[in-house]
Amino acid sequence: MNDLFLERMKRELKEDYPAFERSLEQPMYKGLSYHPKKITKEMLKANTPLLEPSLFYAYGYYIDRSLGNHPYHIAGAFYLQEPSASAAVTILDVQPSNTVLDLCAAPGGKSSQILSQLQDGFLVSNEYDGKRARILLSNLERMSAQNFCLTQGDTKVVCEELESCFDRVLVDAPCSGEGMMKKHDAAQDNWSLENIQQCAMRQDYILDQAYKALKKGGYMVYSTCTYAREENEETIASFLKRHPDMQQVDPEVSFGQRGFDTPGMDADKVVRIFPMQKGEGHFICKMQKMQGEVRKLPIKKVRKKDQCDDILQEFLVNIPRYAYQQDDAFYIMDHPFIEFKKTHCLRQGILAGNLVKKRFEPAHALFMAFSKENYKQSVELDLAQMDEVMHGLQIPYECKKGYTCYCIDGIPFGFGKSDGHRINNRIPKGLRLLPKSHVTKGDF
Ligand SMILES: C[S@@+](CC[C@H](N)C(=O)[O-])C[C@H]1O[C@@H](n2cnc3c(N)ncnc32)[C@H](O)[C@@H]1O
Repeated sequence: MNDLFLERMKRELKEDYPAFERSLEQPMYKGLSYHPKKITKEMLKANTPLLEPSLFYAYGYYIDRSLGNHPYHIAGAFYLQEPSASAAVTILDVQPSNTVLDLCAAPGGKSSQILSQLQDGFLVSNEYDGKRARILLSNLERMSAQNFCLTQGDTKVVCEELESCFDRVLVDAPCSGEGMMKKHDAAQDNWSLENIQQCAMRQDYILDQAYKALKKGGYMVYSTCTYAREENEETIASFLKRHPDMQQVDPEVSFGQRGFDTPGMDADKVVRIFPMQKGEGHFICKMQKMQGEVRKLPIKKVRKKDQCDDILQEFLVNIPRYAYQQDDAFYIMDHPFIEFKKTHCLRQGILAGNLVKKRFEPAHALFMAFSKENYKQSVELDLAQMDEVMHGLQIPYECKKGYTCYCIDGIPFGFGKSDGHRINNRIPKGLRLLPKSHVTKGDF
């Protein structure tokens, strides 16, 4: 570890420093956050090697091994997430009908948590980096995202276009990542005071944009996975100075510890998590906007497409209320579509499928989005059959002809097309497992 980094930590942590130094030799904490609408706690516990419940999130557990090939991970019933990273959404306190903006969203751990708490609300997930935005989309599809859109670009564009529209804004800012140094050698190599200063300037800019998107009365949560005071308490102090109508709010949680005393902000109203508190490291501050306007999301005027309904009747019991066609692709959701004029929107709602040579080809996302009961035809696979399917193989299976949703323990994870005796596989190539890796519930 960088000597200057350690010296700074010693200065900040004082008597807590020896415990912090010891923690640098320990393995990273691992965790998962499950989707309570897709799986019950009892089912998860019975089939997954879990350690104790997370201290930071009601739907989280500590784990001690990687569970990327666990069937419930493939089916989007849980997301692998460093435990303290889930704390920001606990503090965001999303309500079922909220409009939520997750401004720095990839790879999608916090957006997944938010989605699992929304009902008739709406999530806008934004990501600056194009490649990371595509990973985010794949993760959100896996986690059954429905009432959402994914935008890509500078935070300024989306925040100005959707000014004063959000009840909740999450700024999980790009940072110097000191809490991730154990995991990424790159974070250690890149550590420098200059990088911390550059990150702090970028955070100021992003927070100023986030402020615009927030409604009067709405809450913003700012979080980082770094320990540097310049990117945390000092960023908050200068933000509060620039925006006197923003007020710090008590996070009302029992985990973590108070912040570092800093002029211009209340260190009792922020949460810091260090490895001594059983997470790798997070800083979280909650604020409320006391002035300003309240606007509604701009709605796209789309005619409900009868053609789409006719097509979807073959697959779904209940068809979402809104449909939108762009070129040959059909999108559906239960929330009206948003009208964007400037923001680059990569996805809105569920991709139902595409017209290919005038025939409708359903999309993988359609068979990830709903619970089993909403598919006209589904088949229950065992672990060995799921393994075959995830390697791109066809499986023998006696069932009705046509498109069929695959399920594992009742949770949908993709689809195939049956000829009555065999199901021809439609798991997308990019999601299949490599020959040497296998679907496994793990030894426990
Ligand atoms: C800490 S990560 C977000 C992690 C995410 N919230 C999650 O829970 O999975 C910060 C994200 O901000 C993005 N980012 C980088 N530069 C940015 C900028 N100038 N404006 C907005 N976001 C940026 C990064 O690409 C990165 O995906």
